Amino acid sequence: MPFDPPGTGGKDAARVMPLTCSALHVIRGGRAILSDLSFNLEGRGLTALLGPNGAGKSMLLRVMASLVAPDSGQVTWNGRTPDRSRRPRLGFVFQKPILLRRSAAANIDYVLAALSLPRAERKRRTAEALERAGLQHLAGSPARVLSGGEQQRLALARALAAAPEVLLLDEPTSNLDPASTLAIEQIVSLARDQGTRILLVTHDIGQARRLADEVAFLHHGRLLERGAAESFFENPKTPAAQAFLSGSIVL
Ligand SMILES: Nc1ncnc2c1ncn2[C@@H]1O[C@H](COP(=O)(O)OP(=O)(O)OP(=O)(O)O)[C@@H](O)[C@H]1O
Repeated sequence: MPFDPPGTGGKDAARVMPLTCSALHVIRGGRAILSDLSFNLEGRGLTALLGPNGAGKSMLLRVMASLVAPDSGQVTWNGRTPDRSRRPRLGFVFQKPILLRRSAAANIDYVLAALSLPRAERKRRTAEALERAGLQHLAGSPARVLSGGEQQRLALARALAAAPEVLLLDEPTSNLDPASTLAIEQIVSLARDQGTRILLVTHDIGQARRLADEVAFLHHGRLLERGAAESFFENPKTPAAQAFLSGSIVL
């Protein structure tokens, strides 16, 4: 697959292929984790996926990334089922960064090598990714000695170095202090502005307000609301979303 970094402008919006989930059902232990869930991602911007603990947010991300197969329903990428030969350019950053036991730079180089990029291009892209994450001074350090915030910045830089069309972020700042959270938010904002389509799971309502263009609200494995962020926060339509935003127990 040729390397094709995201750029800016309307032309790029058209390049982002729609990722569509249709009528997903995921059953575990006889219980519906996702229930008749249809959801799509296309165009530009950042969608915050909100909902109480256990709503099914992480499961939805895993199904979208083909890490979990749904019991029924399907995920398509530009109308086709993703397979090995037509892997979508999709990045995933988890709550706890999953890094290789090698240097920070080598962690990034690893994903670029998997894209079959020439060595010189990999070197340039790795330096650029480390700089974007403010980690250039730690390029040669083993990833495991980095602080939690640095590790998460590295995980994000590594995901972005592969120029994903869609970036899935599962509570990327839940273990981080405010300064590290801000650093991650700045990187995420820049990626969004440069055309990466982002789906962010977060329990940090302030973060969702700062970053989201739109909000999707999940409850008991169902998509209850989806709309512009401002109208969701000012005027949530369902009782469950109202309770969630007011900090009440959501039934
Ligand atoms: N492999 C599994 N087997 C059984 N139950 C599972 C499995 N994976 C997830 N679940 C259950 O599915 C529900 C949804 O989990 P999920 O992690 O998607 O929720 P979430 O919305 O991301 O929650 P949180 O905000 O707490 O991270 C939970 O009740 C969880 O216990």
